[in-house]
Amino acid sequence: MSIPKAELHLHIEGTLEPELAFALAARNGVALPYADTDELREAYRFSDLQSFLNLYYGLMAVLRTEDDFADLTDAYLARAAAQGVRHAEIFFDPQAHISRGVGIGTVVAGLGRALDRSEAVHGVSTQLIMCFLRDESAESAMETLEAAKPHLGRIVGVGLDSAEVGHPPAKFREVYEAAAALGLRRVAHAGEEGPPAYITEALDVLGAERIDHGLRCLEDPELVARLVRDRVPLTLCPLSNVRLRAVDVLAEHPLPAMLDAGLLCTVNSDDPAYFGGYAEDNFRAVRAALGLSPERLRELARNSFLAAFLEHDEERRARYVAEVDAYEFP
Ligand code: HPA
Ligand SMILES: [Zn+2]
Repeated sequence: MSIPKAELHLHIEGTLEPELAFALAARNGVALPYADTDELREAYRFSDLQSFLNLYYGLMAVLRTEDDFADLTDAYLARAAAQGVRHAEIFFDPQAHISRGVGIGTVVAGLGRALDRSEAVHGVSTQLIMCFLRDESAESAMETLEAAKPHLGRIVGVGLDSAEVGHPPAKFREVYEAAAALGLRRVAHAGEEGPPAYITEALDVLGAERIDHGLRCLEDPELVARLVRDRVPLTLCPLSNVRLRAVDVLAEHPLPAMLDAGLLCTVNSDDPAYFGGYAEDNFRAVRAALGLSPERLRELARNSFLAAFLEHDEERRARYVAEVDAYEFP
């Protein structure tokens, strides 16, 4: 049995496994530029974030109907549950679908169908966070928020993802203000490839409550002190960082230094179909490569529930934390 944990940094489109991609391609009559799943897997050699994003957006061509999004999400939840995930806050990229003629209503209805039965079927509670693509315009982000308005009953917050460098958080000041006014929670990718100043800007200008990745905060001691003082959660993704070359090898990942500095770190899978592992795979990999003690792993699992957007159900949070504290490592 795996330690109970929350997954707070997970792009649902990044859970599209090659087998499902080919099945959906056949179902929808979409031609893929790969002969088979082996050839597709061969393409999973990334040199940086952009080289991954090119494939990630390309493969989304197979996601067309409500059923496709429901099947994708069901498959993720089954895998997550098997890896000890008790609560998942799931990102999706509406613009990447709207631009292909798939409306946000179709996407949210499909995702929602799987999420509605998740607790009963998989024992996983869920929330949905819509991300803006930062390499698209601020106007496009605002239009996307507008398009999401009929669906806000299903969406707990907004995030910011895609190509980071050259697209600082401040570009999205207005749309984050509008999201806050609608009562949405705010998170943002920052400091994955971009500089620590982007993390500071995400906090100051966007009002981000969690920082996705945040890896490069260590380059700015004042920022680290602030993140520690304000208990700002960081949603780290160790296997992603290796695959996208943010760190050379897992043994050199700064997670132990970040924990030692007192940062509120969590461990997540980001795009598990592409990066070689789901939530517990990431926990096991950092345990093996970085020699983290069981108590450090317990701290990471506990942090994941402390950082979750569970303010509406503190009883549930307390129950999850109690499960972490009671967990016995094999
Ligand atoms: O790791 C990521 N970084 C930025 N954008 C993304 N979109 C999917 N995964 C990622
Ligand atoms: Zn991400």
